[in-house]
Amino acid sequence: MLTFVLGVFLCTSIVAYFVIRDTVRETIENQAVAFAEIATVQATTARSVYAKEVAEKLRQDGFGPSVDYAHMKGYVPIPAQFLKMLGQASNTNTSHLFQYKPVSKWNLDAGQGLGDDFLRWAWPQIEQQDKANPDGPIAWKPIWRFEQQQGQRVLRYLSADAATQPSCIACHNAYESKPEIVERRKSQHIQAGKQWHQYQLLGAISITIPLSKVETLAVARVQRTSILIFGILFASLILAIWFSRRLVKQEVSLQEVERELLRSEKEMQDAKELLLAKQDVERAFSELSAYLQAIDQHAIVSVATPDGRIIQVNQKFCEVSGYSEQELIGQDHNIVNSGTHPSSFFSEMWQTIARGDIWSGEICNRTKSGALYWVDSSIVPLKDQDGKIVRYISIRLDITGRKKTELHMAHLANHDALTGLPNRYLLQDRFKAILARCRRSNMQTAVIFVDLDKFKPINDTLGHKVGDLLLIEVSQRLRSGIREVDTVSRHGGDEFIILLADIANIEDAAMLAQKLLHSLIEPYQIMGHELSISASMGISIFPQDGDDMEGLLKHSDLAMYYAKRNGGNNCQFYTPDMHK
Ligand SMILES: Nc1nc2c(ncn2[C@@H]2O[C@H](COP(=O)(O)OP(=O)(O)OP(=O)(O)O)[C@@H](O)[C@H]2O)c(=O)[nH]1
Repeated sequence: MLTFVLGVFLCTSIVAYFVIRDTVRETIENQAVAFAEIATVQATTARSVYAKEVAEKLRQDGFGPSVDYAHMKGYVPIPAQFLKMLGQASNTNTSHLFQYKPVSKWNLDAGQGLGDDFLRWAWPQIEQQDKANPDGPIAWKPIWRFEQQQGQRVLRYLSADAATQPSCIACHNAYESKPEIVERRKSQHIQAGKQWHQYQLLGAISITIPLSKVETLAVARVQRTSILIFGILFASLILAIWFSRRLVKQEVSLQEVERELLRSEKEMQDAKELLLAKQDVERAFSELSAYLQAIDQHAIVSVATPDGRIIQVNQKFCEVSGYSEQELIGQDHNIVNSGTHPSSFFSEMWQTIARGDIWSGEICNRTKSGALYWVDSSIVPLKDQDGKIVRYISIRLDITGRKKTELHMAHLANHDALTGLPNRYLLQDRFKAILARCRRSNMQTAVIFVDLDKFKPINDTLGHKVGDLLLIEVSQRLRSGIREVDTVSRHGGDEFIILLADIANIEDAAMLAQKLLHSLIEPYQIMGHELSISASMGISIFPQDGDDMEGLLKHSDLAMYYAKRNGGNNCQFYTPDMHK
């Protein structure tokens, strides 16, 4: 950049120098031309004054101008000679500042003819102007050029000298008519006998002004001035560059300060954000710690390997399960398996967590002492960066209390409040399950409708409470008289339904009914009373006596009615003719 600026400055300086130098030269040339014009006017004016004030005065006094004035007392040079003398004197007196002399192509003096190239070149151009107006004044234009003379530059200037004064014309014409002049001209092959008219070209004044000295002085001055100016400009430029560099440096340092400020501001902003983030993290960590503490206090937490081996348990796990931490670590969760859930339950759970999903559900576990407890579990698979499961985190809430309540509520909904036997709703479910199984396996099912005989009098005589206790006792005897897979439910009042699943033949049902009749008829000790009661039973068999619950109940009821009509304490199988 600096080199470029200096280069431009140098080129501009050189061009400026030559422009100034040429301008000065041109000015000098113009001045020289103007001076030549002035010198011409001065010379011709001096000649006119001389002709009028000197030559004419002497003529009036009886003397006058004469070419031979040197040998004639009282005579002076003619105006043309005066002009020539004036030129010669000027040349000497002005130390060759300029030279001028009258010239013409008719002049017989060798020094005043067309003696060099310039005069021979310029004279025809002056002569050409002479033809512009043969009878009147002519606006003469000088002819000039610059040329080299002996190694010096000079202005050559030629200005027309027209015939203005009649006395001059008369004198010149008379001079030309002289025989010796005619003779001289002929000998020199110059036109003789020329006669001049007013306004016509009489001769010319040649002026030579040397320029070299002035030009040398001017160029030297220009050089000095240029050097001074260029020095000042160069110094200014260097100063400007120095200042601009300093400014640039200052600007750069300002920019650096600005950048530094921005950086500091950003760092402060970052630090602020970091602080806020740290505060957020601390707050989140604090909240998380609180959550973890809360979870740890209230939840049963364990961590297991992908193959289900326990590697970490919390205190709550130990408290609820009854196992110590040492007993649990290294085991799998089968250690608390209660056997309540089918194997499909755990298969589904393992499938879910093995594919990376969270499994949630309620599990019934067993403590070390054998008690059941319910937990609401969520098992979260923990994955590494590659998505591979590395841990299972189990969080369980002990819901045994709620579960017991739910089970109790469910029990109440499905059991008779007085006897605890399944009620109609549960019987309905059992019916559906057993009938479906029997249909699949072509097995038979027996439905025994039981109605106590003469229960109302007990109620009426001993009170409702005794009646209730008797109903409870009857329920227990019926319950204890059947298999685990069979169902006895209270149908209402003193009526019971017994559902015998999968009987091999109807005799089995008959035998069981007889056994129950004998059981029921045994005396009861209730509130200090020994009571006796019997029952009437009707039996219907699936599938021959009915295809569904309604049909089977209806037909067993009808058969029971027949048993009751038969005196009670007996059992009747349903037969279609009972409808008659
Ligand atoms: N204590 C008590 N009595 C009930 C209950 N539910 C119904 N009963 C009574 O049981 C009796 C049943 O009536 P029935 O079966 O007609 O009377 P029964 O004397 O057994 O008549 P038979 O069956 O023809 O022998 C009614 O008196 C009901 O009030 C109950 O929950 N508790």
